[in-house]
Amino acid sequence: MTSANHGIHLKLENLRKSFHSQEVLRGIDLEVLPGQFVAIVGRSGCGKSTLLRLISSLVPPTEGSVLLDGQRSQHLNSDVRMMFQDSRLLPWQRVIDNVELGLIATKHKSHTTSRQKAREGLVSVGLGDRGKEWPAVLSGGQQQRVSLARALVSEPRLLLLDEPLGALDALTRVEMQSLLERLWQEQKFTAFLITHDVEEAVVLADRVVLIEDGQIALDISVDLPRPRQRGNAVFAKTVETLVQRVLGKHEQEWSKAEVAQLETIAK
Ligand SMILES: Nc1ncnc2c1ncn2[C@@H]1O[C@H](COP(=O)(O)OP(=O)(O)OP(=O)(O)O)[C@@H](O)[C@H]1O
Repeated sequence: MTSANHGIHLKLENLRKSFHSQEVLRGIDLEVLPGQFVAIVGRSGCGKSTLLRLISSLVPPTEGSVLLDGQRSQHLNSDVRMMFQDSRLLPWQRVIDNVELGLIATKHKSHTTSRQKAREGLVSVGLGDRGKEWPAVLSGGQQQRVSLARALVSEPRLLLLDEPLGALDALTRVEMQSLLERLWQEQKFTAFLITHDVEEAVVLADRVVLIEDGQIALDISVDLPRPRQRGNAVFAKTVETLVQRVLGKHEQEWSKAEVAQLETIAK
């Protein structure tokens, strides 16, 4: 499952979303370059998943637009794949068949080709020998690996990740972060990750975007070399400072020195 395809260019313009009288997103402007890895963080209920659903066209915006390579997106796009906190594997289909489902509605029409692609996908997530098994006999982490293989088997240009590692234990989570980073580097898709875990955001992302009160409150670049070292002092300081920011220390409460420190740490 290697490919030289490039990531999608994603642009959000004045994106607004209300549910009845509740205004959840209040004018999001964001540009993500092809192949960039962006992480979205923010308090529970701030609208992160809603943003992801708008990008995937699962729900329409109240106002504004989602542009994929400059084209307004209004329907599910076959270059876009999603991964969720639960694996959403079909329990009555074997592991290999679940991966192959990711090729439905793609150019891989022949069963032989799509079977081979699915096999390669399983190998790429370290489960090359588990294809004939049922999803239920796999651990939670292994099921998420299958889910990742299914999402990537069609070589998407944009991968939307809605807390995909949120239910995993700490060690499995770290392993999955490495796997995700490796596959992103190999396949060069654009990655858009929603996470509650600020450390995960700093491990994986080129940029960390904080949503607060339905708007972008912070958008910082993380220019640390990869793979990121958790023991590194700059890494630890970046995480700590971001955690404090997410927890709601608003900018007006920050001293000029603290704001300057956050900006220099993260750039
Ligand atoms: N289909 C819907 N109908 C009505 N309200 C909705 C709908 N989807 C989301 N909301 C509301 O929008 C707000 C934001 O929800 P969303 O799931 O996007 O937040 P989130 O930041 O992803 O939260 P969490 O981190 O807890 O998953 C919530 O108040 C939620 O109740």
